[in-house]
Amino acid sequence: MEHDTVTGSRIEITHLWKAFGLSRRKTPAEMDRYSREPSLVHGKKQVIAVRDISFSVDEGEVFVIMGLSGSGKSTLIRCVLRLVEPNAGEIVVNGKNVTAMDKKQLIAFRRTQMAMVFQHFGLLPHRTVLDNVAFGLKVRGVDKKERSGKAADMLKTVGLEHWGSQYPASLSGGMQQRVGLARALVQDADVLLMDEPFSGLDPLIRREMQEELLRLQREMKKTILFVTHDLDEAMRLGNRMAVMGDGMFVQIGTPEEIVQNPVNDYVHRFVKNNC
Ligand SMILES: Nc1ncnc2c1ncn2[C@@H]1O[C@H](COP(=O)(O)OP(=O)(O)OP(=O)(O)O)[C@@H](O)[C@H]1O
Repeated sequence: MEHDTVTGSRIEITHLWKAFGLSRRKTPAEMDRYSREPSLVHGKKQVIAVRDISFSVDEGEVFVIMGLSGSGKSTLIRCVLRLVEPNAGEIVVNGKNVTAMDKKQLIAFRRTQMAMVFQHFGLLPHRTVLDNVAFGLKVRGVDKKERSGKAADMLKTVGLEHWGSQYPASLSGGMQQRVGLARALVQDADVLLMDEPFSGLDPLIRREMQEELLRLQREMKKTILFVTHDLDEAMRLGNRMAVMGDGMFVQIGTPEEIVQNPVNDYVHRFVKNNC
């Protein structure tokens, strides 16, 4: 199960499918046939959120997934951690086949190899900022002194060294987002999954957070899968990006390539409306 990657990619996804309302595991070919069934085509309960997506993200790359609301971005990024179970396809992260892991392996893998930042910070309200940042390390069994030290260092890195003893509610949205970022970074995972982490922040703070992420990325060289519906953000952060529509990747390329040569009307409208 744990084969090595030969490509140097940190994340490799092949023929990934997710249909809500369908719990069974199928082959990609079966999913393809299933997706053509008249009951689905004519819109019944099942929603095919991810349709036959394949791509890889290289070590140290920021790969942005962009698309309109409902195009399947969150479902896709959640599939990588198996927070949503895909119906078909393979996910390989750091050379490990995530799709083949049992529950125990998956829990260990999530704790050590990947970290995720969500739009809603998900901070624990009754724990201090320092404890929030240290929490992931606690779950991994790191002793108290070491985790407090690492959490304090990371708070300094994100500019919140004086806020460790406060509770999340006393911080602004932007500061809470920094805590969320620190909590993900302190875990020292090579792969970072970020689902609209800066939406909901006011534009100036958002810009600041983007700069902060780029700065940290220069130092830490994480492999980042980043979901946004904002072209400006995608252009600023992404080495490459994919535009998603109706569960599929409509176009993959560098942000410049996509803006200069949109492959169809959907991408064209997307790019135009976001400019
Ligand atoms: N738990 C669920 N059960 C059923 N359908 C779902 C579920 N989660 C998402 N969907 C559907 O799957 C499709 C893709 O949703 P998803 O949230 O992945 O899109 P998105 O691009 O992330 O949208 P947004 O930008 O609004 O977050 C949508 O049609 C959505 O209604």
